[in-house]
Amino acid sequence: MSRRLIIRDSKQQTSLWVAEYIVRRINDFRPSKDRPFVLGLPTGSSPELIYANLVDLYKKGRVSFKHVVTFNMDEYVGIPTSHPQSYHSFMFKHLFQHVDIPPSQIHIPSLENCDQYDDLIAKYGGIELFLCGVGSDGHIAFNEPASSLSSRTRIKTLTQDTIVANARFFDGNIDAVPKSAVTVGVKTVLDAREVVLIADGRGKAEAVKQAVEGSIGHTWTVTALQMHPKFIMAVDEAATEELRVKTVKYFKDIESGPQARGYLPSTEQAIILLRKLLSSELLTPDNQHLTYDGRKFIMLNRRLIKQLIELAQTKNSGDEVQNLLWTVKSARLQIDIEALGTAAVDMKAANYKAAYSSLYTITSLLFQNPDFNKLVSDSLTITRQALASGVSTAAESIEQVAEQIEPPDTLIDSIGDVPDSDQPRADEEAKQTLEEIEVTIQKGVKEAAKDTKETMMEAVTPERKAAMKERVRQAVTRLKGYADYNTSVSTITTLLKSYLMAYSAAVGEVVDEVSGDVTPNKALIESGYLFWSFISSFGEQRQWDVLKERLKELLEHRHKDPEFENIIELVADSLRRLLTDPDYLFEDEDEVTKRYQMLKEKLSDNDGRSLGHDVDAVIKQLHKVAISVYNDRGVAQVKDTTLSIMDLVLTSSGEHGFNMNLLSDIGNVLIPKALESIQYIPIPRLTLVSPDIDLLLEPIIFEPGRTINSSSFLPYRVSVVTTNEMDVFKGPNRAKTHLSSSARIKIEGLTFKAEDVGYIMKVHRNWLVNFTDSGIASIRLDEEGIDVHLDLEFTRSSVDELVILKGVHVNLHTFDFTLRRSKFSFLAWLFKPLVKPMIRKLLENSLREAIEDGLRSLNREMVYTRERLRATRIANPHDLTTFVRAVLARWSAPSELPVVVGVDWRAHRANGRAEAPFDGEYAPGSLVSLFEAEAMGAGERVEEGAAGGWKNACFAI
Ligand SMILES: N[C@@H]1[C@@H](O)[C@H](O)[C@@H](COP(=O)(O)O)O[C@@H]1O
Repeated sequence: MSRRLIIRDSKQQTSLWVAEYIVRRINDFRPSKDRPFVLGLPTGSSPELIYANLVDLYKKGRVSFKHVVTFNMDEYVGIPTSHPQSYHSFMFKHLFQHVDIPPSQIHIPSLENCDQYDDLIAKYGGIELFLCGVGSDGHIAFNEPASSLSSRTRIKTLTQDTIVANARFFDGNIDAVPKSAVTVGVKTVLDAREVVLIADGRGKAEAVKQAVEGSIGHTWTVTALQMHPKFIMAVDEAATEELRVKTVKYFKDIESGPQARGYLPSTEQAIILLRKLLSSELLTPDNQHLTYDGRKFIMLNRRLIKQLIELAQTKNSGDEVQNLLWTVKSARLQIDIEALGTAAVDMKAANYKAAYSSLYTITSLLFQNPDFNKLVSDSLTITRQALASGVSTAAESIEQVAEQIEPPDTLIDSIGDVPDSDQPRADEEAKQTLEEIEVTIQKGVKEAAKDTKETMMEAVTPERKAAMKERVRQAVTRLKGYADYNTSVSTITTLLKSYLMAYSAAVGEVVDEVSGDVTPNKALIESGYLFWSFISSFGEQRQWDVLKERLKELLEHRHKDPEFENIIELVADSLRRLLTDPDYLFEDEDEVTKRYQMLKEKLSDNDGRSLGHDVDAVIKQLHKVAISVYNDRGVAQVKDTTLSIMDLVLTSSGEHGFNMNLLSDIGNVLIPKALESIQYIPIPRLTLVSPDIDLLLEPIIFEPGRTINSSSFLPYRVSVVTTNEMDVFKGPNRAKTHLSSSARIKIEGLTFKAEDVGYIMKVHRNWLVNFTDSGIASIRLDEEGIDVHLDLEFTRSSVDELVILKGVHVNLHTFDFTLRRSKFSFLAWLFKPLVKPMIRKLLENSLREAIEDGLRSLNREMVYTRERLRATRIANPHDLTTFVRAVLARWSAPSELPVVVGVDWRAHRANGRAEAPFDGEYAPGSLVSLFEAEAMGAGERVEEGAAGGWKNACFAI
């Protein structure tokens, strides 16, 4: 479901957009003789340019009308079809005679077919897309003001306004304009599966305003389209002149990119945001209120931001990363359908959600769980080593892994340079190089095992083997506690298999060659492309070129080596078994060795190069690429600055392990400054419910009101008094002590105002007053604002509460509002004194409850963090990263991607009354109803995985 308002600068641009849209819809529909695309069409000056564009697109071969069936919306009565101003003539002149539509598929209403017109449409399965114009009085087709909204095709007498308007087509002769017409009804249009309405010019501005912001009614028949689930209005700038600035801005925002819930800023948007941050007061370079460390901190942060901007500009100017993430996401969804369903163990309920959540689990395991991290990297090293032909048993691999975890420098150094790819290599040379690599690997293994290949098995000391086994076992046992562990392992196996398959397709030139048989997953190949183009902008180009060569060599095996797929299966399978059954590598040693050995023998091909060699060459080269990336100037700068910041932050000037100067700067200067810079808090929908009065406000934008120091929301005074008490009781055997700390916080002068808030108010106090009102309000507090007094107690003994709220008191000094569009405006003198105390009480109560609720969730978060720290046994108050990680762990991805449409707090406390008193109701000017429609549309786009779907206007300033 979606409603869109497309705004373009000129009629030309709007018309082109609409024509392109229709062409896309026809082509996506893939019409056939038996399943034609049914198109509803208008006449008038508005669609002329659209038809010209359609003809143009047809001539360019972009669209065919062979399987399109058309139904026109209206026709004059009383002039012959051959009349130059008949809609017949119009349609042939502007469209039909230029395109390949068979005449039998064209329908135009007439006195003859009028009664059967709707049935005829139904016979074709209904109209797929109805293109509509609109009269300046808001009529659609000839459904003049006061037409029934449930009307169908019929004869209508034209209003004088329409006759006058249409006289321009009859040489200005009003008498020549027919007085009646056959027209489809409003319901006929509403029945179409999609409606696209076009309007241009100042003359249509009022009609557009009614269509978008007005309420549904028969006076402006166009408003009926608000009920349509799929309704697009395409207008030019001039036609928006009567719309509220807010509305125009809103629609422009959501249409400014292929909007969807991908939620990534484009590089351009990110840079703008970073620049804005740079120029914000918070980061003023010479803030004299700060300590020396504080200024240094600001300076370093400024430097970091500038470096990030530069990095984004040089490495990601084409949004490569965002596109990559997006395609990978689509790729995952496809894996779910195409591979996961068949490959995954125990995935009976395989669907989007399962795939998403298990991928989420993997990511969180990978990011948050050191065991898993280590395990995966160990197992990858193991399988990798098992593939290298210099090593033939899993046990040897383990031995090497033990070394690889802390690789001796000599091993890396001894690998030597891989020859430059530019020079054509003679076979002999190639062989020699490969032999060298083999020798090197062997040397490494030998060094590790300190013996020859034959004695290597013996060199794997039982202690080492046992230690390794224990480590893997422990990790797996711990991880098995995770509910999703098995699913995650299946997913990771499938992913790995698919990635390995597509891995070889990462090199641009060969994609086409292999895309047919490597994998059915297009998005995955696309990710390969994108990944390559992004990643290769880092580091040394030369290393990337060599890597490309190596990948090509590896790829050759696809064609020469029938075992290519088997080996990938084997790798993936080993990984899965390793992750689920740590004994696999040890107890099945013989079997594993046999399998690898067999494959190894099969793998050698004619020129003596084995797949194992090539896999290893790729991996070695990747390592070099990684080093060159790490040393990339841009990356190195960012890295250095980050390290300097960390150094500064963690300078232990005290025993706290944290820079205390900085801590006091943050508390005294930076946080207040940040708060001061908040000038608006927008809340799309706020519902306040009490026994006396229910209030719906939407959208409400709080801004600083009249304040004591006329600056921000900041209260003018905050006082905190803490008390520590110690009681000592003398017991029969020993003395007992009880410690308690508490705080009394007084916040005074919290103040705000809010202008132009749409509201619905339901007063149900008692038999005396009982009414509903809606309109637009402005709300103000005086400069004394709101006082909040809190009594808190801190405890260490309670299991589920760390902060106990002993008491809360909220006092709203003076509060005032003005109403517009209210039924009761004229009774303001009576109305205000009646309602004001009720609203005041409502606000005070709501605020108090919000504080109670806030504290409750704060407690929950703190307890959770504490437990998490305890459970992981990594709690260390001096270790900032651990703490941050534990806190971040709570920011789990919601199972449903949410679009926040409102803050409906308190609704459930409505004293046993209806759960949500404003369900399905919207205040005047509500953006929430638009958001909701938009959210559903965005959902569709996410499911479609449309290209560029990650873009989102919410990042635009
Ligand atoms: N019956 C037609 C309508 O279908 C059309 O939408 C309207 C606006 O025409 P124009 O696009 O020329 O402004 O005019 C006529 O009344």
